[in-house]
Order: sequence, then C-alpha cells, then structure tokens
Amino acid sequence: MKTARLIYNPTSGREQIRKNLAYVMERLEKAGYETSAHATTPEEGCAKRAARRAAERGYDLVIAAGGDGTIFEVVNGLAELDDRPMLGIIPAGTTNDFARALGISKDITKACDVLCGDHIEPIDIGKMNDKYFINIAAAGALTELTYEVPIKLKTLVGQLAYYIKGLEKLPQISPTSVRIEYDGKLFEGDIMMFLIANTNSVGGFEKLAPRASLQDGMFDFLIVKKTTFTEFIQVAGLALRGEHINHPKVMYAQANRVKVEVLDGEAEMKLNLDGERGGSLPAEFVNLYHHFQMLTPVERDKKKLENAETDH
Ligand SMILES: Nc1ncnc2c1ncn2[C@@H]1O[C@H](COP(=O)(O)OP(=O)(O)OP(=O)(O)O)[C@@H](O)[C@H]1O
Repeated sequence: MKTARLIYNPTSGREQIRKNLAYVMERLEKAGYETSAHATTPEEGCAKRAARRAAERGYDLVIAAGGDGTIFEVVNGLAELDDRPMLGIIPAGTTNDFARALGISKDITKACDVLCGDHIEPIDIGKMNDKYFINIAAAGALTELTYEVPIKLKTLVGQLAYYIKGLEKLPQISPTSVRIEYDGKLFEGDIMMFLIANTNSVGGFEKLAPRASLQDGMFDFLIVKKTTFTEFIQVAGLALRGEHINHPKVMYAQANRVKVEVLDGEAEMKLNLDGERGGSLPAEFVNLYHHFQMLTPVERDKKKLENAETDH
C-alpha cells in the first residue's frame, strides 16, 4: 500500500487545514494511501525536520499543507536527499504564490482531488548556496517587505498592505555596486534590486517574471539598475502591468545559473528566499531541473497547450 505523510501548519491562513483534517485524511485513505499527519509547531525548521524524517521512513508521498512558508520548509527538508518522495501541497496560507503558479485551488475539496489523482509532473526548484527555494530569490530595494509587513495589516487589507509599507520605505532606497555572472555573461554596476524567479507568481505580482516556468530549468532574472526615485516608481508601476521589462533601467534575461557578489566591501545586500530571510551575498543560484515529482491538476495540460498555441 502507498503511504502519505501530511505535514500541516494548524495556524496558517484561517486554520483551514486543522478544521478539515479528518476530511483530508479520509480522502487520502480512500485514494489508497495509508496516511499519517504531523502538525507543525512555531519552532523554526519544524516542517523541514518533519519532511526529512518522513522521507527517511520511506513515505511515498509528502504533502505540505499551509502557506508558502510551510512548503518552503518541506522542500528544504527533502531537496538534498537522493531518494525524494513525491510532493503534494494543500494551499492554506495567506499568499500561496506557489499554488497559484501551479493552478492548485485553495478550495480544499479541489486540492484533495489533485492529491488523490494521478497527474504527476516534474518541477524545478532553485538552490542558493546550501538553501533551496521554490518561487523567488531577491535582494535590494523593497525585497525585505515580506517580513516587515505586520500580519495584522495583511489580514486587514491583504495585498494593499505591501503597497502601503512599500511607499513608506521608498525614500530610503539606495543602489549597491555588484558583479553578477549569469550563464557565462557578466554585469557590473550599481543596482537597486535583483529578482531570480522560478515561477511567474511572485507576491501577487503575476506579471513580474513573465516567462518564468517551473519546468524549463531556467530562472527569469531581473535587475533594476540604479534609478532616480521617480524612475523607480515608474518601474514599479509598469511592473504591476507586466510592462517593466522593456524599461531602459531594467535588465531582463533567462538563466540557469547566477552568481552575485557585492563590490563595495562595506555594503551588504540581504537576501529574501520565498519571503523568508535568506542570509546575505555573495551567493550562487542554480536552477535544479525537474528536481521533484509533484501531484498537479490535470487542467494544467490544457493550459499548457493553449499557451503553446498562443506562443506560435
Ligand atoms: N503550530 C504553530 N503555531 C504558530 N505558528 C506556527 C505553527 N506551525 C508553524 N508556525 C509558523 O508558521 C509560519 C509559516 O506559515 P505559513 O507559510 O504556513 O502560513 P502563512 O504565513 O499564513 O501563509 P503565507 O506564507 O502563504 O503568507 C512559520 O513561521 C512557522 O514557524
């Protein structure tokens, strides 16, 4: 019999998983999985350790149920292993960027349909030094917003909370001098920020990384070069509509490997990995092609076909 380990955050979102735990377990059992569950605690790395333990015990399927923070930890617990179990998710967080990128519904019944189905796809993840990420790695102006916006404000006004905090922080932004190698090319200069995206769903900005795909072994790589205050606002405004990549102060490329170092010894650029603090530069980012096998919605095939048709 197949085995599944459900690693869930009982507090994420509106405690959706905790309230529906019996339903989820029942669905998985009916689909032929002998299932057990682990509730995470606030202790840092709890979901990561639980995921690793599950893999070591030989579970066939590990399910991360919670927000992007929980998925990030589960992926970090499994990514280094040679024998990685199949990955599944139940989106139950505030942002759920990763689930949105995969087209997995927040509706628990639909999310269970995906877990109980047999539509499996290989997906890429990112590696930064010895850490892993699923959506995005970023550094520079405004990238610290994800942990600076108070949870209460997020609950109250949702996405708007980021814009409010962003406006508050804008006057403080300044450039950093960096050297970046990406797939054999070189960029040296002053930048406001950079983004390395594995999915096109980043903090609610769905057009920030227009060509990012979870299955092509490449990142969408964006640099915002040194700008004036007005230019930066202009770029941010264009980014909302996905029209920023042609702005003269934006450099956009696709790359499998990106290495970034700060040139000014005094300066520091802190990294944000999937909304979590990721340490500081220098760093090397590598796209790990098809690193996980994942249960995904069947409808993705139709969507991919449509996208392929519009591309030609
Ligand atoms: N039992 C728990 N009680 C309180 N906090 C917890 C518990 N389990 C996990 N956490 C914390 O929850 C955070 C991860 O939250 P998660 O990403 O799952 O949901 P979210 O923050 O609601 O959603 P999102 O990340 O999508 O915005 C981690 O900081 C983790 O330490």
